[in-house]
Amino acid sequence: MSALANHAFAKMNGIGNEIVVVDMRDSAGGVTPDDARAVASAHGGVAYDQLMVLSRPRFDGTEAFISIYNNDGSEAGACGNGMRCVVRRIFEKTGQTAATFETAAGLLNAWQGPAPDLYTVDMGAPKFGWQEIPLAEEFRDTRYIELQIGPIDNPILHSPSVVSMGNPHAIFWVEDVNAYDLERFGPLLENHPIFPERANITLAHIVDRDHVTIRTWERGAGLTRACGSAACATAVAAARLKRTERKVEITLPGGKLGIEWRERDDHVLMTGTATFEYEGRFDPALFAPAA
Ligand SMILES: N[C@@H](CCC[C@H](N)C(=O)O)C(=O)O
Repeated sequence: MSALANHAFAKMNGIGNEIVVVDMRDSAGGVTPDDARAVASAHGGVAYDQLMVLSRPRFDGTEAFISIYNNDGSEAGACGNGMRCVVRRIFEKTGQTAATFETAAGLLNAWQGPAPDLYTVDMGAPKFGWQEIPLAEEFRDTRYIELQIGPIDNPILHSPSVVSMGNPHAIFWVEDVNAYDLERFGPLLENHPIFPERANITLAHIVDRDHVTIRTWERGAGLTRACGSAACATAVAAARLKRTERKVEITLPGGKLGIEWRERDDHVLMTGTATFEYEGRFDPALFAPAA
């Protein structure tokens, strides 16, 4: 039987990014990709974009090791909105205002502020090398890569910027983020052979030097109301192209995030709210083997 059977969870969201937080620091056993898919089941499950599973910390000074599952059962190295949800949950229980966590992408710091209802996550430094993102072939300049969909002489979307924020992102620069059928193009681009580990696909419109609007198709989760790491990736990619400042406000379908690509250490700071919805326990029937 799965370690998640009857286990407590919290349903939260990070400006509309659907998040389930499970604290397994006192539990034996772990979570498998099958468990993660079962939780997302339409029959008695909890609809989510990411499942954040907290396990016992592996290093002194860290609060937990966090595994991040997409609803298709795949694992992600980073989830900005999910981290704010975890942070809020822990801080409300312990009274802490700052903490360090470990994910597959490394250590990250988070704190409450700059206002009481806001949480800031240090998402680390972006990576731009084609092997780091990763891409399937060499591109010396990842500010724009050769990739397009639609007719060769009149592409619908083309020349994205690519960046890793602990997970792979492609950002297509457009005039109107709502003018494209992202549910149709998202899966094609997510699974394009140029992305050996698939990619999160974002449409971004630069409003001015301080404001950008985005919509994202998430790798392993689909269309979302918000993707924090995509907001970070977009801010970095826009600043790299010298089209925005290093500190911008990103508008997503679910709300706004403040992103700062800090000069002194190259780290990207993401600030936004986190919303608690309800608590529950997973129905053991979700994890029963198929008859
Ligand atoms: N919603 C997240 C990103 C989730 C991970 C992504 N789907 C992946 O597999 O890379 C965020 O807020 O950053």
